[in-house]
Amino acid sequence: MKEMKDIKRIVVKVGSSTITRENGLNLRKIDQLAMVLSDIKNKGIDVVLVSSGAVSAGASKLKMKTRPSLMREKQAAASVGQCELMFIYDKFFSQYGQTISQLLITKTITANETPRVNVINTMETLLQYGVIPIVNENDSIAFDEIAYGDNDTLSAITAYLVHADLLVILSDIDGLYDKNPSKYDDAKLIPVVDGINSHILSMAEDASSNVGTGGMITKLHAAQYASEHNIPMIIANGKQPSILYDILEDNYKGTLFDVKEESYGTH
Ligand SMILES: Nc1ncnc2c1ncn2[C@@H]1O[C@H](COP(=O)(O)OP(=O)(O)O)[C@@H](O)[C@H]1O
Ligand SMILES: N[C@@H](CCC(=O)OP(=O)(O)O)C(=O)O
Repeated sequence: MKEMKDIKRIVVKVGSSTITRENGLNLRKIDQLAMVLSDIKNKGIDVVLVSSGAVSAGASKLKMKTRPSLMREKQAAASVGQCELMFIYDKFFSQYGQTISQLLITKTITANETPRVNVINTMETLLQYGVIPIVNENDSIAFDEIAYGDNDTLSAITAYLVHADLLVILSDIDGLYDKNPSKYDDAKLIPVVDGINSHILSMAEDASSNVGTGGMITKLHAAQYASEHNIPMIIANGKQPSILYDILEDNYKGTLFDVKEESYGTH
C-alpha cells in the first residue's frame, strides 16, 4: 500500500467501549485522544473523528441501571449523552489549541444527493479551516446505528465522503483474530487482510461487552465498504491512543485491510 508518510487525511473511529467507563465518560482516554489527534493535525494531516459513546454517556447521566433496550430510551440517552460528549471533547481539544465541530449524520446520506453534497461541502470547508470535525449518528432521528450498533459503517461512509487516505478503527481489541478472542485463548491476530471473503467473515462475532454494540462483524462490513471505495482500513486497540503515532510510522500492532496502491486515496 501507499506509504504511511504520504497519508494526508485520516478518519479515526472510537467505539463506546474505548471512551466510556461504567459510570460515565473515560476522561483520561478522551484527553489522550484529543492530545494525539491535535498533534497529528499539527503535523499537517487532516483529521476527522467518528465517535460513539452518546448512548452510554447519556445512560450514565440519566442514571439508567443498564444500557437502555427500548429505542426511545436509547434515543433519549443519545440526546443527553451527545451534549456531554461534545462538551468534554471541546474542553480537551481546546486545551490543545484545536477547534472541533459536531456533525450528526445518517447512513442514508449517501443515497440522497442534496444532503450528501451539503455534508461533503461542510466537511471540506471545516477541514480547510483546520477544524477536526467530530461525527456521530443522528441517533434521535435515525435508528439504524443504535438498533444494530454500527458506527463502524458510518466511519467508512465518512471516510468515503471526505476521500480519506486511511480509516482507523480504534476498538477494545488489537484487531481481527482468527476466532473470537474473548472466547478462545488460542485466537491469533491477523496482521493483514488482502480481501474480505466468506472465510474472513466467518471469523467475526458480535461484541461480548455490554457497552460496545457492533462487535467485529460490523467492523468487517466497514472494511468491505472502505475497500470498495479504495480506502485502506486498520483496526487497532484504542487503550493507548498514541498507537495512532505507531500507525503513521508503520510500526503498529493491529489488522490492516489493504487496498491496491494504484487506486489508493486522493490526497
Ligand atoms: N474474530 C474476532 N476478532 C476480534 N474481536 C472479535 C472477534 N469476534 C468477536 N469479537 C468481539 O468484538 C469486540 C469488539 O467490538 P465492540 O465491543 O463492538 O467494540 P467497539 O466498542 O470498539 O466498537 C471484541 O472485544 C470481541 O469481543
Ligand atoms: N451513535 C451511538 C453509536 C453506537 C455504536 O455503534 O457504538 P460502538 O459499537 O461503540 O461503536 C452512540 O453514540 O452511542
